[in-house]
Amino acid sequence: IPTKRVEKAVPYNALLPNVTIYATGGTIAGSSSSNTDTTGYTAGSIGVQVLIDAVPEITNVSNVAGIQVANVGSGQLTPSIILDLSQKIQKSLDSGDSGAVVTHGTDTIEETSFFLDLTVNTTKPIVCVGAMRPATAISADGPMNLLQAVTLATTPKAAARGAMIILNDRIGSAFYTTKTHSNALDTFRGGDAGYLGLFLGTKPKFFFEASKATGKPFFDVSKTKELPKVDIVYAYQGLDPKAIVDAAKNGAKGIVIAAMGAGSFTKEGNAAVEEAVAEYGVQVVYSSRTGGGYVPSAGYAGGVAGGFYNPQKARYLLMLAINAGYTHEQLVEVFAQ
Ligand SMILES: NC(=O)C[C@H](N)C(=O)O
Repeated sequence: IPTKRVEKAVPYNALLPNVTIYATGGTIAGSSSSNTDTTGYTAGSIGVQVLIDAVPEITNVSNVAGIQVANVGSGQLTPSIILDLSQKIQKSLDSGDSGAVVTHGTDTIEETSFFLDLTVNTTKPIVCVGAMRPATAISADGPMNLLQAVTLATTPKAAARGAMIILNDRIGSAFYTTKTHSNALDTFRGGDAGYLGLFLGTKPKFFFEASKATGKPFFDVSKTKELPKVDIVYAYQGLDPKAIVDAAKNGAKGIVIAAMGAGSFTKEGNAAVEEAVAEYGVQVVYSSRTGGGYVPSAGYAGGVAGGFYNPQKARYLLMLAINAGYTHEQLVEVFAQ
């Protein structure tokens, strides 16, 4: 993974705060030969310096430096890239940056931002930003989103709110925000938790004073080199329960079930979970495929109830908790928040 800081976008202005933009690709860096193409474009094809140069207004609010962490559709990102990103952001914030911006594909931005939220020890703003239309499209949303993201990363009132996701003028907490629509600009929502605030042009307006998500844990990954494997098994009528034991056999230390409703699962599935727990010592979290709500209990008594965490967030939480050596009882507690 390249770590070189690219050229600063502007001559350094000592009166302005410093922000590093970590670019990973996505639609915000996507391009197409047609300016009406918003579906068949190539994600992750424009470099970070081009993204910065396209929004000269950024230079009025911050000295920005860009780091190209990756340049891919966000489905191609992996836990090891995100672990490395977390460690890099920790270093740049510790060495004086006012905030950090991550440009990212929207498909998995909620996973990355959740991971950063749980692993970067800071009160400074970490702002993850994407776009739903590629940079080459008419009415591309990326440039304004990027300007708002950099602005947010330099805003004192944005401190101590955890990592955030900004898109479509909305400011969401990384902890609760999820992608809810495959195509539309208003795809990011915080479910029952709502938004933290919104942008009026380039002015952020927060609905509440800074606060921390209830029960949000912190994990020190400064010395972590590799994260344990955690898989997700999606529940459906007639599921072959072999998928669960196979995941454990293939080295998963944890499994998240994207269960039905408030955590219900098939009888055969629960029996397979029992077998995987007994034979392989995996930790199994029952989350829900519904996209909202709370899972209060696990289908098998030796499992863990997933609480408010959707499957993709539960996966990173389980990965980090296993990495930190959590006992089964500690897992039950952290998911119950
Ligand atoms: N809107 C987007 O960014 C979607 C894109 N496929 C990605 O996640 O990389």
